[in-house]
Amino acid sequence: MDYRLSIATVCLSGTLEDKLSAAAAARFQGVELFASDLVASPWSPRRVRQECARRGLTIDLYQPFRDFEAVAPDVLAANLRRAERTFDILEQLGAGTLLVCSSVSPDAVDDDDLAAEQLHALAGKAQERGLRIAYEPLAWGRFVNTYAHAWRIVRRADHPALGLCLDSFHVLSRRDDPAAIRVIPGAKVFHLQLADAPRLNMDVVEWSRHHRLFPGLGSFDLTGFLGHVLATGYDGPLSLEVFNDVYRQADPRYAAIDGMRSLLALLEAAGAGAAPVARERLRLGGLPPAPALGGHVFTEVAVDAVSGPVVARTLTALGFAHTGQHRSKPVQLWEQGKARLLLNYAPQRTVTPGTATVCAIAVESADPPASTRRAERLLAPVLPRLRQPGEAELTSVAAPDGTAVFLVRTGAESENWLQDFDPTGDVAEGAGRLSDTDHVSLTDSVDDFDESTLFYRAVLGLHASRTTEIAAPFGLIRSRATADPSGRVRITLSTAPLRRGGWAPAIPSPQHVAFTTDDAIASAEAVRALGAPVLRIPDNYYADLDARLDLPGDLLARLREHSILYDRDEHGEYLHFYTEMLGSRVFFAVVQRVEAYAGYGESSAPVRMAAHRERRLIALRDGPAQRDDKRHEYSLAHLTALSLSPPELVEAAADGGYRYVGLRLTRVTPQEPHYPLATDPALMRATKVRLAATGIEVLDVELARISPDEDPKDFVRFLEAGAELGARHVITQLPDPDRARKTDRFARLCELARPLGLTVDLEFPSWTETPDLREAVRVLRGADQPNAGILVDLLHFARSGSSVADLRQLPADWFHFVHVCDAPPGVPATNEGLIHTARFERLFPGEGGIDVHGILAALPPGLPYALEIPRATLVAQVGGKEHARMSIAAAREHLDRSTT
Ligand SMILES: O=C(O)c1ccc(O)c(O)c1
Ligand SMILES: [Mg+2]
Repeated sequence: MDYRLSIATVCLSGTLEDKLSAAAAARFQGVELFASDLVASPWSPRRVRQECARRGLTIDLYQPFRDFEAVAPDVLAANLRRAERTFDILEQLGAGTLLVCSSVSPDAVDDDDLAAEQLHALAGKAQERGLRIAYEPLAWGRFVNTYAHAWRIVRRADHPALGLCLDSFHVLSRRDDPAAIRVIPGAKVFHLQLADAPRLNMDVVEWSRHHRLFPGLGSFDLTGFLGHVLATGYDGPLSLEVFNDVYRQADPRYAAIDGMRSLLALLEAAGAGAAPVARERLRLGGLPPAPALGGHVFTEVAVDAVSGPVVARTLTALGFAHTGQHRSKPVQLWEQGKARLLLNYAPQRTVTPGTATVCAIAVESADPPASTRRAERLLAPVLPRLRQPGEAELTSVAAPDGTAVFLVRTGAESENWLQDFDPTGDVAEGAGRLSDTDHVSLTDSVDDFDESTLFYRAVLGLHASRTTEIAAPFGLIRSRATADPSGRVRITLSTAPLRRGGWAPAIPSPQHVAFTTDDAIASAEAVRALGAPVLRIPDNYYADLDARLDLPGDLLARLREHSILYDRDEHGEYLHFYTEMLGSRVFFAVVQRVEAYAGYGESSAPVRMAAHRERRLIALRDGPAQRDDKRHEYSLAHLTALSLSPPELVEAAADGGYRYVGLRLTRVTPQEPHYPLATDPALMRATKVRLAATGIEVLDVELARISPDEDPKDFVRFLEAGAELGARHVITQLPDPDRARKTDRFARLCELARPLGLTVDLEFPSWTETPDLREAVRVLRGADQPNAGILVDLLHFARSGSSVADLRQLPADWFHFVHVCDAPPGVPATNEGLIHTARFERLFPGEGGIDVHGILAALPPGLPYALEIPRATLVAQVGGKEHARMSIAAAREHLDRSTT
């Protein structure tokens, strides 16, 4: 006796087969089949019927049939013929109902009697075949565009095979009062379509066909609407019909699950207000109620050897203490009051090296098993828990972005999990006056944003507030806060809708944890004394605050002094301050809520975002190398992943945690891909956009290879392009047997590069006529140019038999960066062999026979390490991007820890 849950094929992406499989996997019982999906399918209607049946799906409706009613006799005859052929299809499909949209045709006339008469005739034909007609008033129907009007016509037509199709979008988009739906007998509603939408002031057809949303994600009152329809006694399918550009290209399996989640959450909400009969049936939807939540228990941050110490230092400066060490895992417990953070040092595949990431949140649930059952019914993956004997049992489910949500039983048992940690002896004395977790703020790409909001709302039973849009310095940010009814668990979700997830340059997708204080000013004073990296807020903000809110002078002065942001609304006040970015992603907030302020200080968010971005760029410029001498700055040399175009290479470098890229602008061998940045303005532009968006910088461009018949002047455009990209160095090679000539040309290249702020760095592949360090030194001495340099490539250095002792003697300012790699031991006997290794078969540092540490130690300290590790077989297996990531992981492992 359940309501049938259905989904229109038009909601989903893919072939009909993809759509049906996705609908079935999300446990829908039926579909509305769109004609376009059938027309494009290689399956006959009979086969479609079988494929649906095989998946446990019924075809509840076939649609749309357009522009039928209120026409002249000749048009009617043609329309009836069209209808008969469509009935043939329904019969073969085994579908019982055809949806007929109210006419938008210029052939139609404004005559309800005629419309009713012709629909009666159509229904008669349908009935002969055992079919039914559901008449749907489109919001933009030419004469019939309200449900009340459609109902008058259906009533007048008075045919048992003619009823209404109600679609929430058409009713609510027009702001028609849905309450009058209650006067329609439920038996005359043949079909119900459910769609939400944001309120947009735009053409209603556009709005309907591109911007509909699954229930609960827009601004319509779907719960109220469904209540009215169910009050009629309607007992047909509850069917999602959501035209949405994002869903239409998303993976249909996830979109279908989102649809199911939204529908179940809607039924749950509607059930609360429904008449007893309907309520009983809605309950049979099988969704266990969401147990009450008790608050945040902990937030877990995945860190590594690079990001961990930075986060730990900051926590200490916020007054946290490292109180516990997990008994079986590399996880630290940090505490202050009830504010708890776990730092997880276990390697996690999904986390970018060097970047701290929120990987789990834990909340109290009155009934964790019931929370998990609910999650399961909502098709959320319940995570397996690896647990040693004697350790606490923690249930968790996975959010769409991979964040694990732990459910800890409220009450006496809520601290059992702490027993898995051995005390370190440190105690948290509350030095920062922080007492609890106020909220956790996560970001998602825009394509996953709805999915995430739905997940937190449906699975945890959180309520979503209105979506707010923030005009952030780098573009629009859309934000949605979710909280449990008691306001103890708060999770905010944000997305950059136009950057498609890339948040702001150099801060691709920030996350933060906000801790509670009862006195933000006292906290700020305390953590300042402890050396916390508090984000500085510019004075202009306080001038504006003064102008807007007329705060008491001493309060304003204290806010300014401590870089505390201030918001207030009719419920109360909000004082909040922030740490700087701890890497590219995570930061912490300290917040004080005065009285019943329930927001998140959205109005001052742009100021905070601008300040974060500014500090982040300064941090990138200063570089981690200066601050921590065990770490090196890495550049991704193009040859490591030459299959990637410059914008892709920049993206790969950013994802891998590089600071720079080296770009190859010239074609060096006839077989390789060529990226003509010097002559292709579109490619130049795309590359610069990615550089700006990621904060990656161009270390060098290559390759000015000057053979006997090349003139340095031919490289002017190349040099200019390098300068336009912000490069600092140009790589040159001199395959020329005439020493005087090549020295002279090298000098001229230096002169051309100098006004552009470029150094020219001579590389010496052992198979060229500048084959070793000694010859390179001769050229540099002969050319005597201030911007000349030598580029040591570990491979060429080793293969040429150059001497580390010689290297140590050379002027430090000749060296600007170094090409780092390794290679199999032994020197190939032929040039072909040498070239083959150099171009295709290098190894990660430490894997081969080169004295990597010895050569690097002979160079001046602090040089960027450009990883040039072409490795054809591996790239073919894993792709350039992953190879770039593996390269820096291997280099860090071998070079960052063992040198100095
Ligand atoms: O956009 C349309 O034409 C269209 C078609 C069929 C529907 O059910 C609907 O709501 C809209
Ligand atoms: Mg519709």
